[in-house]
Amino acid sequence: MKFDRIGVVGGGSWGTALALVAARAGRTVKLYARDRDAVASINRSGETPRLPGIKLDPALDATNDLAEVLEADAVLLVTPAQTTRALALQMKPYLGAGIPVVLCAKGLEHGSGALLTDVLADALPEAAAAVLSGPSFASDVAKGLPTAVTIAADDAGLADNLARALASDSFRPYSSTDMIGVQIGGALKNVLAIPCGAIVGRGLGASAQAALTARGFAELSRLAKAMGARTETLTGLSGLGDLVLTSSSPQSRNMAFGIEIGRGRSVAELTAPGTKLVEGVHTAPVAVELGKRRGVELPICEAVAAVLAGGLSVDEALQVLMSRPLKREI
Ligand SMILES: NC(=O)C1=CN([C@@H]2O[C@H](COP(=O)(O)OP(=O)(O)OC[C@H]3O[C@@H](n4cnc5c(N)ncnc54)[C@H](O)[C@@H]3O)[C@@H](O)[C@H]2O)C=CC1
Ligand SMILES: O=C(CO)COP(=O)(O)O
Repeated sequence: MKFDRIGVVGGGSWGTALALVAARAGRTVKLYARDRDAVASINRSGETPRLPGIKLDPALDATNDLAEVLEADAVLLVTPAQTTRALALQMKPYLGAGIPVVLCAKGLEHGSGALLTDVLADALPEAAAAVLSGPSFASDVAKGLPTAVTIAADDAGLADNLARALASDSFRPYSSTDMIGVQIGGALKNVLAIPCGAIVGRGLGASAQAALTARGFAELSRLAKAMGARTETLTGLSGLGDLVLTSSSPQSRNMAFGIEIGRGRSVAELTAPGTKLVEGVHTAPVAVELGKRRGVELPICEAVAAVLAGGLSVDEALQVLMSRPLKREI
């Protein structure tokens, strides 16, 4: 199976970077962006405000016409997690049956608590679901810096073929059949990066940051395993790999958000319209709900959700975490 024509839905930083990835891999690519100015800027000057200072491949073809982009052998859906259902429904009239839709957002759906693959199965059951996730900043990828990610699908052959279709000298996808593990890793690492940032913003030291990363990984693993994920996925690129990247680099929007919270700025100010997308803010309450449903303890996610909801200050949240009963480290 060959995927010569790749449609990318979502003209933000990650969608544009992934369109470049597909073009570098030799595919014919069309990029759907909702924003007409973004389309004009990509086509005319090879620039986008979402990737400042990066010159895009002149061959990159952007359009506002969703139907045109969906005339493809495989589609990458790269809009914020909470828009997945709406986009899937919008795509429905134009997508051929059995065409793979690769979910590239990292999050869980509000209200239902669903994985994005379940959202897709519900809204667009005729598509073949796949997931792309892993440690990968859009600007690094757009610049052609070396990156490795995981592409998962229930069908191992589909995951292998998608990986081959997107691979290049600078982009190395590994294939997997663990769509649950890949999605929980991607969704929870965003939540866990927020308190790591808060520790930096508050000046609490590298030891605290490392402890929180490790205990965050324990939490991510507990929930993912309860949902059926495999251990090797969690210790791989889309789990530990992405958690380490996101919880240690201020380049991450989630960690940067946490740093500002730690410095005393308010959630309202940092999430006002026009501010950057911080997926962990949306995922935190959903993760807490999912943990309750599955009977899995998620104390760090709970602390993050409480701070975001205004129920705890950063210092109080830390106090809650530090005063939990002592326990064995498993
Ligand atoms: N930026 C990055 O380094 C990476 C981002 N991701 C994930 O990719 C997803 C998208 O993130 P970014 O591209 O960075 O965000 P972004 O904020 O740069 O872009 C989001 C894009 O989605 C578009 N959009 C939003 N709602 C839409 C709708 N209803 N219809 C059509 N387009 C719509 C916006 O116009 C915007 O162009 C997130 O879930 C993020 O976690 C994953 C890996 C890396
Ligand atoms: O998912 C990402 C890196 O793998 C991007 O992280 P941020 O959304 O925190 O910038």
